[in-house]
Amino acid sequence: MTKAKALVITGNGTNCETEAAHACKLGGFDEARIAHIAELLTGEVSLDDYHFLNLTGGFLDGDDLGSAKAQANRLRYAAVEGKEERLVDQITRFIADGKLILGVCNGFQLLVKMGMLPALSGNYLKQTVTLTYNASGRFQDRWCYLKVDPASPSLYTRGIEGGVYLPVRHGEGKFLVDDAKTLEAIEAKHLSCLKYSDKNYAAPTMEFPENPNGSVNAIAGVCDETGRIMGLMPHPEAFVHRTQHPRWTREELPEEGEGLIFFKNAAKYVKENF
Ligand SMILES: NC(=O)CC[C@H](N)C(=O)O
Repeated sequence: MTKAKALVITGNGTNCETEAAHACKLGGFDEARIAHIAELLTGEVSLDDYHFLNLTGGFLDGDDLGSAKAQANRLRYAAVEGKEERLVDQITRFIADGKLILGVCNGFQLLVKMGMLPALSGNYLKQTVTLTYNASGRFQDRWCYLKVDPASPSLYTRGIEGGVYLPVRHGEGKFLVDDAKTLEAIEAKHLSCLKYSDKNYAAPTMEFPENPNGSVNAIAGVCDETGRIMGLMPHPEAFVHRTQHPRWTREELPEEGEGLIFFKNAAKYVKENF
């Protein structure tokens, strides 16, 4: 059987790479390599050797120019040393090869600013949505209830009943679209796979603090039409064990944290398809 291999990119200000790699291993990946972005740009590490790309949270370039904006330009335009290609060519090949990308928080901001999400009609290099300053004007660090759309093509949320409870920690998490048509298409195709909701996962909400940032239609996470590329503001890698839950000493909880399913689903998909 193929060895399921995950790659986690670090450098320029990411701060969740260790947790993301740990979550990949716990979820069933045989290997989870943390690579500095410079290793990709010098050609020492190639995306071609991996199945699952993790773009993690942090403060890329200190959020200068807007969160993840500078890194989005770097990934789109930088050449790979000694090769006749740019890094973005490796990324688009990675997608065409049927592989998986998960962007969490700063990684989600990076994917949307590169144009890789929601990638309507398979156009992975056209930005149509953004993530900007929270409506509160402040950094939000809290736990949120996230309703899952069971009709979404996202492979990461498969098997989740109702929703998941995960932490958010961001200053720029408000999801916005360029025009009404984009939002219509996202909703019609069920790409808005995660929405901030009440604690019973009954309905999406625009109420603060359940919706921590004022995202349009309460959108917390989106995927592309293949379901293999997903980005979300909450951190699934930060809840893989019950002791990470804010009330773990007072509530009866299962051993496994609710975020692990994202990584288990990714590993399962890789093992079944490669
Ligand atoms: N936790 C994160 O990845 C934060 C992302 C970004 N720096 C923000 O504050 O919005």
